[in-house]
Amino acid sequence: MNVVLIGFMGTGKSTIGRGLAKRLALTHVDLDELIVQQSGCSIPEIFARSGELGFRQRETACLKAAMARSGVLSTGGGTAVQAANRAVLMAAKTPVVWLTATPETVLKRIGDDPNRPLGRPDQLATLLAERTQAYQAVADLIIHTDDETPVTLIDQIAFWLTAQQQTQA
Ligand SMILES: Nc1ncnc2c1ncn2[C@@H]1O[C@H](COP(=O)(O)OP(=O)(O)OP(=O)(O)O)[C@@H](O)[C@H]1O
Ligand SMILES: O=C(O)C1=C[C@@H](O)[C@@H](O)[C@H](O)C1
Ligand SMILES: [Mg+2]
Repeated sequence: MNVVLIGFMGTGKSTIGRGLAKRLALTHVDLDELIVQQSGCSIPEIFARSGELGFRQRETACLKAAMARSGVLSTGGGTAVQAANRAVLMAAKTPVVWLTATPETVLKRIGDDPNRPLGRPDQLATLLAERTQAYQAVADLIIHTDDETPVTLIDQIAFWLTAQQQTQA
């Protein structure tokens, strides 16, 4: 992968990843979509049939497959929380961008979405606080999304990636 987006549910990883890939003329891979494709069933169905553990096993397998490809990878909200997945990300030496948002923003954006089994409104703030350190541990760039439009966020990340490439050239 050329760049990986991590962060909590509703921070915009899928939205920004899709737009960033278009901007950079790269392929976009959405890890949640890849898991659904490979499993042949929806995320809530995977959680119902195989539990969170079953979902996490599929997520790690798909992450490894995705990291072997080029493009922009939008991870799921829990991907970087798993130590095994953080090891995969660090080994790849791909730039990792952490998208952040407050629990209030997340709630406004995702509401009570049945497609996010861990996105219960009354649990969002606690879950976000528990996960923050894990995201931070692998982040090369932190982008606060609360008051920015997707287009502005794509501009910021594209600018940073170009500067990174120039430093390395
Ligand atoms: N910067 C933004 N400003 C306003 N709305 C946004 C912004 N980014 C994303 N959204 C909206 O928030 C919702 C969730 O975005 P998205 O699905 O991209 O989040 P995500 O990080 O991929 O979540 P998940 O971890 O559950 O996959 C969408 O309706 C999207 O249009
Ligand atoms: O935050 C999480 O743990 C999740 C977020 C979604 O992207 C999906 O990966 C799934 O619903 C789990
Ligand atoms: Mg997403």
